[in-house]
Amino acid sequence: MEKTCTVMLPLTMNSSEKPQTVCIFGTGDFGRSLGFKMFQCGYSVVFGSRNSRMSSLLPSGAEVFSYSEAAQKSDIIFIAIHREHYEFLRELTEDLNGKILVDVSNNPKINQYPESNAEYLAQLVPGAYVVKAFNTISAWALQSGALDASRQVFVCGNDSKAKQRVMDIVRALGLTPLDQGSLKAATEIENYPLQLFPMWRFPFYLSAALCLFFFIYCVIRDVIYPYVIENKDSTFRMAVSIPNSVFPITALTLLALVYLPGVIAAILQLYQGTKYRRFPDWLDHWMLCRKQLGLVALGFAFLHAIYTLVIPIRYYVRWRMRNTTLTKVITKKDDPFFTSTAWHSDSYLSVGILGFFLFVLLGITSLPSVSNMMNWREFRFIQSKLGYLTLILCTAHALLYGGKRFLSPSILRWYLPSAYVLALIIPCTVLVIKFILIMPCINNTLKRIRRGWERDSKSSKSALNGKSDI
Ligand SMILES: Cc1cc2nc3c(=O)[nH]c(=O)nc-3n(C[C@H](O)[C@H](O)[C@H](O)COP(=O)(O)OP(=O)(O)OC[C@H]3O[C@@H](n4cnc5c(N)ncnc54)[C@H](O)[C@@H]3O)c2cc1C
Ligand SMILES: NC(=O)C1=CN([C@@H]2O[C@H](COP(=O)(O)OP(=O)(O)OC[C@H]3O[C@@H](n4cnc5c(N)ncnc54)[C@H](OP(=O)(O)O)[C@@H]3O)[C@@H](O)[C@H]2O)C=CC1
Ligand code: HEM
Ligand SMILES: [Fe+3]
Repeated sequence: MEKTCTVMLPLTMNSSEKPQTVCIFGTGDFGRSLGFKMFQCGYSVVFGSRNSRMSSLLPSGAEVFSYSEAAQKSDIIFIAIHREHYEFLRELTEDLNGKILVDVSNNPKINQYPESNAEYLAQLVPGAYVVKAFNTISAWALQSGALDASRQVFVCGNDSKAKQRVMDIVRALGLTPLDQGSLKAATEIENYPLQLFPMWRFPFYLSAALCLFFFIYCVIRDVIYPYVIENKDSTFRMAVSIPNSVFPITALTLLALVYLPGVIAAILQLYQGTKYRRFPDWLDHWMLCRKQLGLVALGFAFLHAIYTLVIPIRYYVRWRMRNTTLTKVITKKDDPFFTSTAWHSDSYLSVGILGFFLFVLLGITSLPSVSNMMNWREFRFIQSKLGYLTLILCTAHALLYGGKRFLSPSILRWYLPSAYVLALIIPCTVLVIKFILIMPCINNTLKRIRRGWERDSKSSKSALNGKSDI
């Protein structure tokens, strides 16, 4: 990263106070960016380098020394060097004794070494206080003000005073420190920037599996069946018709799966009679992925809306309309208007559009900039109450679309019902269970459990008995 020398005035330097001196080992990308930022925030910066000449790439007020000289200038040293080159620090153990060493390093791969880089540094320089920090902030974000990047800096270390000093610096740079505990947490902190969308993995694989299953199901029903039975080539359906079944079905199933863990959790709490027993791991994990599941579902709903827009301009649809009209003209048959059919068509479309609108609203409120403007109750109202309304509308849309044909045996092909019939199983199950759960007698027990009441514990009863009559 090229950075020409810019003369910057420290922002927080108080003329009466001597600026605190910090030392940075390494004049690479990260060392330079950190140096610029610290200098700007009022620190006096010295660099340790293999080449102790001043360079125009460094902040103009900084000084450059050899590693051992630089170490003596400050009691806090940022090690902006890759782990593979740490070995030379062993020779500096005397200079580094009693100093705070901040390990900012990352590795190219997860769990690349048996111990974390910070623990390795602590082994190399046993007399120093090692603190892990800054590894999740990129050199670029440090320099560009981190407005569009994360401001969180995870910090861990065994010495609480050393950790506190580093956290103060983090704050002074306009970033947010998050104390993660002892140096044992360093492995997790180092793995963090290497993870590829961890919360999105489950929703991604699940939606891919659902799409594949329903695609094959629809191909069997809509392409292979007509070919075998009538020798009709319907392969063109794989371009628009089938995706326009698969995508909304996936969207509806994923939406139902966002609300299913909540009802499972409620059933577990009712069954166990307490909220203090841990949920199984799979349920915890599922609950944590709900936002991502919901947003993937929204993506599929968008695809459905776009595919629906092109229905009238499809060649097959225009051909069918022309053909029907011609047949009516030739056979001189009238085409009566059925109000019930118009109602059916308009109602399922209208319910779909309203469902889509609320779906988008859920998506908008999950943007941090929007959710930060809401209090907890407003957020829960939209995500939970309006979320269920979205599920009701989308389920009603698919049910109304099926209409009278819904469970008629004539739609079975090789005993297989239409795909949307299968797609309705999970949403309807969730809605029925939720309906049972909100019955006053069950809901009241659930509310008490969530306030801390336990069915089997006398102590908790007496604790709550102060104001209730359990
Ligand atoms: C497009 C879209 C975007 C989404 N964005 C987000 C998002 O940004 N953030 C997000 O979190 N979710 C998001 N979701 C997921 C979903 O809307 C929320 O998780 C929603 O709150 C789930 O509602 P719920 O009623 O099922 O669950 P909750 O209200 O969370 O309740 C679930 C279960 O948690 C337990 N519980 C609830 N309250 C308590 C309590 N006080 N004490 C003990 N246990 C309790 C109960 O067992 C309950 O049954 C999104 C969904 C969609 C479709
Ligand atoms: N770049 C980034 O965005 C981020 C980097 N980090 C971490 O910061 C550390 C530095 O990264 P970065 O600045 O990008 O890397 P660079 O390769 O740009 O810089 C590393 C610096 O280490 C010094 N060094 C000391 N000994 C050696 C040696 N034997 N061989 C080579 N270099 C040596 C060099 O400084 P000199 O020539 O002055 O001796 C060199 O400039 C790494 O641990 C990295 O994981 C963490 C978060 C983000
Ligand atoms: C802009 C809003 C929407 C419109 C205009 C719309 C329109 C339609 C239309 C025209 C069909 C029939 C498709 C066909 O004939 O093949 C359909 C089917 C369907 N829609 Fe929607 N829809 C909307 C939103 C949604 C949403 C938000 C969901 C659920 C998440 C959804 C779920 C379904 C399902 C499951 C089917 C049945 C698919 C099949 O098996 O063919 N729709 N919709
Ligand atoms: Fe996950």
